[in-house]
Order: sequence, then C-alpha cells, then structure tokens
Amino acid sequence: MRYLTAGETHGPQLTAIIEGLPSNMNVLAEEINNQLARRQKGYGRGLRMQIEKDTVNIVGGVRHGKTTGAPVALVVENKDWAHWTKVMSVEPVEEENEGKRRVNRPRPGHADLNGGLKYNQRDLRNILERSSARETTVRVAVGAIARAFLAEFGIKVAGQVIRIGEVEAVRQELPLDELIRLTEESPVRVTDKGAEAKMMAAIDQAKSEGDTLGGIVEVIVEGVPVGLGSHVQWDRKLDGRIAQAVVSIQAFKGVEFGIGFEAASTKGSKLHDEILYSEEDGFNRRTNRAGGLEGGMTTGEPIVVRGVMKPIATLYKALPSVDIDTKEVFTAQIERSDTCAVPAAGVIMENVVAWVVAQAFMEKFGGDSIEEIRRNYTSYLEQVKEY
Ligand SMILES: Cc1cc2nc3c(=O)[nH]c(=O)nc-3n(C[C@H](O)[C@H](O)[C@H](O)COP(=O)(O)O)c2cc1C
Ligand SMILES: C=C(O[C@@H]1CC(C(=O)O)=C[C@@H](OP(=O)(O)O)[C@H]1O)C(=O)O
Repeated sequence: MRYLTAGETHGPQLTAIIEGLPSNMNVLAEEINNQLARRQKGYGRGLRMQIEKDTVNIVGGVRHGKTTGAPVALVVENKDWAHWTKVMSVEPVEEENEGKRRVNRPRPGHADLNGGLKYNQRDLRNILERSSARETTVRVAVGAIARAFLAEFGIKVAGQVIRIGEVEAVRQELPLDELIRLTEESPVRVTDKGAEAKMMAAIDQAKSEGDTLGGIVEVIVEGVPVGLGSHVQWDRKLDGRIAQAVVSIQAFKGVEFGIGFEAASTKGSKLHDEILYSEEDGFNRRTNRAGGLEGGMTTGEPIVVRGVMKPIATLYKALPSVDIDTKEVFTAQIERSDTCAVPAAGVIMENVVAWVVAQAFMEKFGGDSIEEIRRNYTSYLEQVKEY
C-alpha cells in the first residue's frame, strides 16, 4: 500500500490517492471527518482553524461505503481559498497582483530559504504553500482509513500530549478507551488536569510575547500481533519505518520508543522485558520498556512511540533574517500563524503511525479483499498459538 498527497495550503484543495487497499472494506466519510475534526481542535492554534471546516470528499475507489480494490481518492477543500484565489491563481495574475503577498524575507525554522534556493524561486510563497502543515489534513484522512482497516482486526490507536514547553503531564497507565475519552475532553489532550491548566497558561503567555512553543506527544497502538515488520532488511524494520513517518510530520525533530532516550542511562538488567509463557496467553512480557518493538518487529505488546515537535517557526516577534532581493538584514516575514500546534500534531501522529502499522499488516497478511486478509490473519494466529 502506498499513498501520495498534492495541493497547497491556500490552493483550492488537498488531494490524496491511496493505492493497494483491499476490497470490501468499510470506508465511511463520517469516520474520516471525525479524525479531521479532531485535528482541527487543540489549544494554541491561529485563526485559520476558524475558517476551515474540514470534510472529506471521497472521489474514487469506494461504492456504497465499501472499497472496490481500485485506488481511493480523497479531497479536502480549503475554505480559505476564497480569500486567496487571486494570489494563488493557477493562471498568470495581472500586473497589479504580481507583487502582492510575495514572500521575500525567509522565516528561520521554516522551509522558505532552503526551498527558494533549491527550486530557484524568488517568491518564497511557492515553497511555503507546500511545506505548510495544511498538507496533514489529507494525511489524517488517509490515516482514518488505516484506522478503520486496523479496527477490523481489533487494533486501536490513541495518543496523548506529554509535554508543552516546560510543562510535563503526569502519565497515567489507563485502559485505552479511558485514555481516549479523557484526552478527547482536554483542549491540550492530557489526562492530568493540573498540567492542562499550566499548559494553556504557557501557550497564552507565549502568544502574548509573540513567541511559540513545541512539545512531546505519545501514540499507543494496542492489539497488534507479534511479527509485523522484519529484522532481515533495513527498510523493513518497523521501528525505523514508524520513526520516518513521525519525523516526516512538519516540525517533528525526534522520536523514541518505550523507555526511549532513558535507555542510555539504564542498565540492561533493568531495561529488557523478561519473557513469560502461559497456556492462556502464550509468550508475553510483564513489562513493555521496549515500546512493543524488538528487532524491527512487533512483540505483541502495545507499540508506544513519542515524537518531539519543535516550536512553531513563524514568530509574531519575528527573528532576524535577510531579504532575498536586497540582501539586507530584516526581520522575517510574518504569516498568520499558530502559537502551539502540539495537541493537533498529536492527532496527526496517531494517524501517520496508524498508516505505517496498517501497511505492515497488509504486507504480512495481504490479500485483495478483506476476507482474504482475515483468513491469512486467522491462520497466522493459529500458527503463533501452536508454536
Ligand atoms: C499541525 C501543525 C501546525 C503548524 N502550524 C504552523 C504555523 O502556523 N506556522 C509555522 O510557521 N509553522 C507551523 N508548523 C510547522 C511548519 O510547517 C514546519 O516547521 C515547516 O514546514 C518546516 O519544516 P520542519 O520544521 O519539519 O523542518 C505547523 C506544524 C504542524 C504539524
Ligand atoms: C492550515 C493549517 O495549518 C497551517 C500550518 C502552517 C505551517 O506553516 O505549517 C501555517 C498556518 O497557515 P495559515 O497561514 O494559512 O494560517 C497554519 O494555519 C492546518 O493545519 O490546516
């Protein structure tokens, strides 16, 4: 399975094409819209989220709510396009519009300068339009389909915010449904009410200072069988593939699994998850410090992965930059911007991780219809049970 996205942040729409989904799988616009709505929430976002009302248009590969095996095409419209039609027009614009909203003072931390130099663009809008995290709308729509696929096999995905700026949330070990319920109620997607208030105050303060904040989000995938991914080739290792998906989210700079970076200062005897066996549960572990992955393969324990998001690049109190025309020192251009997008990014991370796990599941149990995959899966579970 693979997918591509296209579209600009202020263009008419974002598009995704997914290739390789099995037939006879339920794909409901309502489920996709639910994920899109989750992505739009989250304390700290700018005015754009009040303009958009993201909903999906399924324009290929699905009939009467089920996949046919053909590529699935998804479209999400930009409501903001109405305000940008002239600036963004695909036709050459008239002279009077030519200079309007041209970007010539690159923002440190964004893609503007590198993209301008690389693609030889003198209007950096041609870079920012595509580097913008607006693109994640359709990645989330794709992830919603991956989640629906995983749900057919009892696999669930959830997420929570662990840190915003200097405020860390106390992590509770909760049943996944409870975690989902509590984080859905929280504007910053935490279960720790004390941290919630402090995080919101930190975002307000950063905003009033023209500054921005980053943070850490955690994603948990429960119900995965042992043996997704593989140890035999570098690009089949599932931890590596999940890491790639996480760091591909705009502004994500780090990733860790299970106990993560703490592993560096933990002795082996205190780190590795002891192997247990019982008739009822088969092979299992008392602990899950590995975060559900060993040797690039799932252990059967939940996948636990965290991603680090840097602070938003566009600062209302802009940083020094250089005008690409005059080469003079100026402050960077200010585009309308978020103060903190960590809670929203947590939803994005859930969905990109769901995609990679669904992809690995398809590789292992793959078939052309959901029925064929179910047969393959059931037979593998028998093999594992009898091992
Ligand atoms: C949900 C989300 C919202 C974002 N909003 C903004 C924003 O309003 N302004 C901004 O400068 N960057 C924002 N970013 C981050 C930029 O898109 C990102 O920093 C930029 O594309 C450069 O890529 P890099 O940070 O991965 O190197 C956002 C990222 C995410 C995930
Ligand atoms: C549009 C979204 O996020 C955008 C991501 C983004 C960036 O630079 O990444 C910059 C802002 O764009 P705008 O100037 O249009 O407000 C955010 O709003 C979205 O998440 O749907």
